[in-house]
Amino acid sequence: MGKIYYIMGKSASGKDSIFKEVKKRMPELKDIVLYTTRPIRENETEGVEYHFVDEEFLRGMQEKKRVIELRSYNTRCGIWKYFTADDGQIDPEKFDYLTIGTLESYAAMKTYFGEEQVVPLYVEVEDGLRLARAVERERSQTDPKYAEMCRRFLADSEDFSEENLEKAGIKKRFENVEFGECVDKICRYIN
Ligand SMILES: Nc1ncnc2c1ncn2[C@@H]1O[C@H](COP(=O)(O)OP(=O)(O)OP(=O)(O)O)[C@@H](O)[C@H]1O
Repeated sequence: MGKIYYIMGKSASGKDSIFKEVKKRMPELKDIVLYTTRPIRENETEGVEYHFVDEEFLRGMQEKKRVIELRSYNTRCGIWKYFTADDGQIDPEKFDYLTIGTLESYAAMKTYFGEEQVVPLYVEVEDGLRLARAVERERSQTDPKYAEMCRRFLADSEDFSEENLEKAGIKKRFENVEFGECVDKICRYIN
């Protein structure tokens, strides 16, 4: 039986970097490509970053009860939805998967696939260090969005409160101070 390894953590805790490095070391782990109703960006490819779909497609999937979890974001460009769908790409009986999500989507995945099939990989970084990394990352952008960065930093302390972590059943934590060490620990845990 396979597992769905589910990376979670606050903003700038290193989820994306860890995801890429673990995938490099364990290429047998499959991706779960999410769906989004946001328009495709120039440097993106359909089916790689996301499946880019419209509201009608989403409604169809909802009618067929294929939507496992959905998040809506009220952006300046309208409401964008991101969702995981049971479209046949996920077969945890046969394969192992690695993906990134939120505490809410993790809970929904557990409800859908069963608690024993979804394994949480919670990544943690001390707040001061994490904020410094977030600022550094933002500063390297051509158009840094510091206000948005601060909003996410504050929202995260509520979203990932100790109470919510406990409710979600997160016990094990992977500290991401030294990157290679953290990835080593995660790979050993998966194996
Ligand atoms: N162990 C580490 N040491 C130093 N820098 C790190 C480490 N891990 C990640 N970083 C850096 O911290 C920044 C945040 O990492 P990353 O983008 O992977 O986080 P994330 O959790 O995916 O963030 P978000 O949820 O905000 O997209 C990046 O610039 C990354 O290069």
